[in-house]
Amino acid sequence: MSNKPSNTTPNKTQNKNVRVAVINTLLSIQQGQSLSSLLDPLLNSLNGDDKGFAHALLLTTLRHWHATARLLDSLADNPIDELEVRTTIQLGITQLLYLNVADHAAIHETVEAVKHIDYARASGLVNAVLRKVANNPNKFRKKANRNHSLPNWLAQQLKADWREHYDELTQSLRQSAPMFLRVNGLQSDSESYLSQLAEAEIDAELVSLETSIKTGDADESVEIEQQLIELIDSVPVSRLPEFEEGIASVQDAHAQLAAPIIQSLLENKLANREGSDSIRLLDACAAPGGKLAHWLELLGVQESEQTGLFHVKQVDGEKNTINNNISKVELTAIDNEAPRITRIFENLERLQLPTPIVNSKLHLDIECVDATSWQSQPTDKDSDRGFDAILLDAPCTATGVIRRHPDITLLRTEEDVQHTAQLQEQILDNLWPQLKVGGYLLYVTCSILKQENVEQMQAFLTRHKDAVAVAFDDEQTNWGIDQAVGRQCLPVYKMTEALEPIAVDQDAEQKITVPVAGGDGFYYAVLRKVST
Ligand SMILES: C[S@@+](CC[C@H](N)C(=O)[O-])C[C@H]1O[C@@H](n2cnc3c(N)ncnc32)[C@H](O)[C@@H]1O
Repeated sequence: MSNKPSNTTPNKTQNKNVRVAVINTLLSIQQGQSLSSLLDPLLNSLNGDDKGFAHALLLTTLRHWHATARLLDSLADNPIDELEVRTTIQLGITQLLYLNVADHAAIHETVEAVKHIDYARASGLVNAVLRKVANNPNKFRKKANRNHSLPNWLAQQLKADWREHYDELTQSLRQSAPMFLRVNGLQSDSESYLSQLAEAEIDAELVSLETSIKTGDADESVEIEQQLIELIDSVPVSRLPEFEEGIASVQDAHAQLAAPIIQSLLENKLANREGSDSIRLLDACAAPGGKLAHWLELLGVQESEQTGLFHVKQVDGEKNTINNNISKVELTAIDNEAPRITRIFENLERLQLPTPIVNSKLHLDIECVDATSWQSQPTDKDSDRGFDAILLDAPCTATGVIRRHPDITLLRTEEDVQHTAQLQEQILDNLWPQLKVGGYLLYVTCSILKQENVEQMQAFLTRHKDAVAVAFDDEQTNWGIDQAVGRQCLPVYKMTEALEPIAVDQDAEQKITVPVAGGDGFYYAVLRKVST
């Protein structure tokens, strides 16, 4: 592609400080701070007109960071070591190659910015490199696009793990991700909300993710369908109808599979059992509560709790409660980061879901504890210690969400993968004995590295003879790639920017080789505990 994408049109009155502020943010990221901790302070420091440009400038620079760094190394006569200077030039190259900024403005304002950060002596160098790029943007864009924009260790690992999908995967990781919505089933449904979006002139479409899971009981299968909404273009949540009233949540497509999978397995287990004991559920690693909120929506828990806790959709579509089978639900959500737990409360409140309450039907408990050592204490004297179902959305390298958090490519190291895999192993080994025989553990990560996913599960099954992997039916599943254990979604689909090799076009079907919904790189595996 020869033209720059037109995804941002900066205002003429742009404040010079925008670039300086973005450079300072990029420097903080290189010192180890995360984009999510820096973005709001950055945007809050700018006036309205500058916010959009700063956001696009920062995110786009991060997305192409490693590619522009390599381009810079090939352009400079002598190695440029100073972080401040390199960062400024990469910011300038990004404007010239990937943003709709006039060349003269990109060069002039970036040279001014380097003076503002007290590197005036480098202004000649910044000017010279940027002019070289501006003189032949097509050539340099082609060069920068040819390869991935990842650190080499990560690219090598992805090649080892996903050789046949490597090119499309690494190119996709330089793109922005689509925006998906989950409609709160206690307030509305996807089709009705789609109409509300149309009224608000927001283009969107329905997406249906389907799967079938063999439960392990004879030939029994559980069918799961999650309907969600994909926006054609992302919009600020303030534009979404009734967002503040909790009618919908922004949640990645593949993240929306967790709650339906665990809830469907649970409903199946309850439908097949006798007696009316309490059931005990655990959301381990729950903050900021996206999947917990979804689970509560599916559980049908409302403040009034007049409607009962469990609904099972029958074949004719009517709802039938199986309340009689349950005297009480104890749902425990844990996480070890207090500030993130605060966000669970905020999220549940917006969705009008119960924050911790104890009443006759539900005990919802949210605790700040370490899942590697925590031991649950049942609140109900009658229940034994075990959980009926555990959702473990494990801490991971988050390599599957690089499109949304491109700073990951600057922050993550090879050693982090080892440490994270060890942490996952510790959490798994601590929680597993707390699952009842016959109970399910759903293991989820937003990583695309096999060490944290299928290999983690294979090692777990070797250590725990009372664990069996419950299979997804490949034929009945329209997301992810079948693995020896579990399924892996890869974040490939819909090229939205000017990267050459795999833009979605008439040939897209031939080019894309994995099942896609455009969602992030999630991994899912279901384990069932059996008696040994
Ligand atoms: C992938 S995030 C969970 C996202 C959440 N389930 C959701 O849907 O919003 C992983 C979480 O694990 C938590 N975590 C990391 N180490 C932990 C530990 N040792 N014990 C408990 N939680 C931990 C992190 O604080 C983080 O909130």
